[in-house]
Amino acid sequence: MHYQSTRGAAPVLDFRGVTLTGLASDGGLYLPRKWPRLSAGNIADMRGLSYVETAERVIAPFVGDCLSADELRGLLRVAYGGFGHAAVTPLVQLDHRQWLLELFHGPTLAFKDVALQLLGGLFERFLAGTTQHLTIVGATSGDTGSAAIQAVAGRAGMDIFMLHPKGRVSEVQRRQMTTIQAANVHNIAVEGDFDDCQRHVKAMFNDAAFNGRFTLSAVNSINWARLLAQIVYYFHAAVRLGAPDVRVNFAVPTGNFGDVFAGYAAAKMGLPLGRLVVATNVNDILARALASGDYSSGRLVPTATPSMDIQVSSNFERLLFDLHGQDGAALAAAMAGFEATRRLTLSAEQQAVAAVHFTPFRADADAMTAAMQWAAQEVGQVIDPHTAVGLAAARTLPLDGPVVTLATAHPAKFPDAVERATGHRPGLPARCAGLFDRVERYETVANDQAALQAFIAARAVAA
Ligand SMILES: Cc1ncc(COP(=O)(O)O)c(C=O)c1O
Ligand SMILES: N[C@@H](CCOP(=O)(O)O)C(=O)O
Repeated sequence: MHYQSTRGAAPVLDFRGVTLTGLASDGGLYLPRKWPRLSAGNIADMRGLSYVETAERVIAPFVGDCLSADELRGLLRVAYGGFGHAAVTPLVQLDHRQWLLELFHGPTLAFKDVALQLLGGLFERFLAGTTQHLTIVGATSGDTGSAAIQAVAGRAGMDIFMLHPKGRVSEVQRRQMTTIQAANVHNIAVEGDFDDCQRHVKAMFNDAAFNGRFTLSAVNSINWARLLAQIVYYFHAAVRLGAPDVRVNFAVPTGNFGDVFAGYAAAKMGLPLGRLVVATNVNDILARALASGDYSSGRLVPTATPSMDIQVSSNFERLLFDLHGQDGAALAAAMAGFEATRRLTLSAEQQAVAAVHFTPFRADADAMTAAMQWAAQEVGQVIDPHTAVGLAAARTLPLDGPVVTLATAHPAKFPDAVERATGHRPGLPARCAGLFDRVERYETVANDQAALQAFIAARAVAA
């Protein structure tokens, strides 16, 4: 299996290479050169499989000869063995046509654990027997940071530098990052917003001198392995609801377009799906792009769904690659235009191609609150505000067939917003006990590329 950059000019890599690399050297994102396909028979054969067994079948075609079947199975068992629910990602029925797919049973209570628990193991496996030392740089609006830190804390051969926007993550999210005392964890509170953090991280990858001094690696969804792990739960949930004979719709709370791109990847692998609903909050660049072709980023508005307060969505480039006929040079020119003007227009033809799979939806604060209230009052489910953005779409849009809303975070990660909407203050599960008693450790750094790079360079291990 080989991976190519969306901008066409970076070296082609195998699975090991693509896992250890962040952004491609031409500024693009890696994608499989050829998508593996599963037949309807292969998908029907997944009925009754456990999560780990499903993951083996979905992931194996992507790893080539970089891992043996036994190694992959071992990594998957370790990654999901610590989840707080035996089903790993249980489906909860809400009414005759709606389900929640609970993705928050991992150690940090968000869907990011599903991918990052595996990625931590992959890093360790691919570094074993080498002298390489990874300098992982990441940007987070709260959930990626906590899940990534949890996944790599204390592992040999790697340091993690995680940038979060100061004062813009929930207290639970911040403490999940800053109370980890492992020496290889470096938390940086940036005096800016998430888009600033993400821009700085991408600039570090694009700075050849800086990148050359360290072995930079990524835990954000620019890393292909992140998305690969997320494809699994689309298969697992759809099969439980009747796929390949039934077309299941998925409503996906969206920010960086990673989670919903994993659903699109499942469709490219042959999973018959209904609609993939791209549900955004009022920071709605993605909903606008898909509804009217207007991919232009405006001013970021802080909301009760801070993890989705994003204006420049990394993984949209992976879809744009297909919308540009997989022409890397054409996409590189389009992205250069976007980076200069913060504006890109999709043609009518490109919009039509995207519309084959995606339905856009924008939920404002009232719609999000109404969804949380409906879930609490009508079906006795307390949900987090991000999940509520997805559920608002699931309840509003005319969708044929079963609808699964991805429950991307545990409500206890955002207790204030949940309490405001429902009057109920969710408590943390027992496995998170003590979070509020531990000492926090982080440094505040200016919203400045040079200052951030100097901070990291002073602490990172040279290549
Ligand atoms: C709780 C939660 N829901 C939804 C999202 C959006 O997911 P994505 O960025 O993959 O679109 C995020 C952040 O990524 C998140 O943390
Ligand atoms: N919402 C995210 C933002 C980063 O997204 P990623 O999926 O690219 O890592 C977060 O929680 O940090």
